[in-house]
Parts: sequence; C-alpha cells; structure tokens
Amino acid sequence: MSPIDLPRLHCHADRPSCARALAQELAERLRAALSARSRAHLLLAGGQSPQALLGELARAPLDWTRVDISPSDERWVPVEAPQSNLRLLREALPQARLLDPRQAPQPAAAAQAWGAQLAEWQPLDAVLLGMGEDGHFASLFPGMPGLAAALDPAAAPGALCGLAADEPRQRLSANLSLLLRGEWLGLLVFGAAKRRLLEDALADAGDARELPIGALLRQAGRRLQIHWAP
Ligand SMILES: O=C1O[C@H](COP(=O)(O)O)[C@@H](O)[C@H](O)[C@H]1O
Repeated sequence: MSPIDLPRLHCHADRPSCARALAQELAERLRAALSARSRAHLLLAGGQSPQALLGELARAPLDWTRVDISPSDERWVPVEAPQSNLRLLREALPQARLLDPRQAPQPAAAAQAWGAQLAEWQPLDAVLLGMGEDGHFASLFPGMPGLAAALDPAAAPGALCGLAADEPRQRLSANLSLLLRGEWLGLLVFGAAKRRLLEDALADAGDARELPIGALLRQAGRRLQIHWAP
C-alpha cells in the first residue's frame, strides 16, 4: 500500500471519547442523509467494541424511525440469544427500522435474501466495521471456505454464510463488495493487540497481508477511517 492510499488512523485517548467522537460523526452523516432523503441506511458491526457507541448514538437528536440499520454480520442463533448482533442493536436503538439477517429458515437462503435487501440500500450512507484479533472483520474469517469470493471487490454486492474457526455455529456476513458501498466507511478497533495487527496489515507486513483485514485496508484505502483507542 503506498502511503497515499493508507486508511486514516484516528487515535483516541480512551474508549469513551472514541465512542463519543464516532457517534457524533455517524449522527452527522445520518442527519445529512435524512435532510436529502426520506430514509437513511446504516450498517453496524456487532461484538463488544461498539456497545458504548450504541449508547451515544441513541442519545443523538435524530429521527431514528427514518433510519434503516442492519448488522454487518450475524451469528446463526435466535435473535434473543446473547450472541446475536441484531439483539444489541434492538436494545440500543429500538426506534430504528432494523433488518434481521434471518430472512429464511436456512442460513444459505437467509444470506441470499438478506444480501439482496442490503444491495437495494442505495446509497448506503455509512458502514462501521469491527475487527477481531485474528484479523477478521464482519464475519469474514481467515481460512474460511469461500473467503476469496467474499473478499472479491468485483463480486456482486450481497451476503454469504461465514464460519469462525473456533465456533460450531454458522454466521451470515455481508461481502466486501457490499461493505465498500458505504459512502462513509469506518473501522472501530480497541486495544494493543489489535493495534499491532492493524499496523502489520497497514505495512503489508508478515502474515497480516493474507488476513481478511488486509483485503479491507487495501480495497478501501483512504476512504476508510480507522478509530482506535487503548
Ligand atoms: O464476531 C465478531 O467480531 C467482530 C469484533 O468484535 P469485538 O467484540 O472484538 O469488537 C465484530 O466486528 C463482528 O461484527 C462480530 O460478529
């Protein structure tokens, strides 16, 4: 990656100030979208990292009834399960219109139907992703079957079934091509271990180059804002 193409890295003093800054940025994007159109579209990461951000977002003065939100990825569990990414969004932003990835009884059919709906979200106003310590983002995990197609920026925008190496259950994930449609594209990363991995991936160094996060950084380039806190 040439320095000119590198994603922008914003380092915050702590996690609460990172969550506040990101929530403000996202709320501004959504407000701008709603001033131009009747609905705004947002994709949000699941997992632990965005939880404080969700609380901040919920306090933002915004007509959430006009905002469509989907998780970037989901575990194949009931929506009420503690591991469900959609459940976190529902609890934090109950007034928004939430798109449940579980669009069919079987994961493959659900991924297809969910992906087709996401592909209709145009423009996709903002996409905020997270990253795991293994270098996955959304539910695109190192070494999973179908990864190359899922990371192909020229693929049709959609969703697929994902698989984490250490988990028995399936997942659903938006593909990279769909995520790159975000008019605002962010990555939220906390902690020293993820920072080291990110720096390797930004430097195209060692094994990091081959990880899913490496593909995101290369394909998104300057369009991607990385927000990090210790
Ligand atoms: O499995 C997942 O992990 C990543 C990172 O989660 P975190 O808890 O380490 O912040 C997340 O972005 C993704 O949506 C989730 O399904």
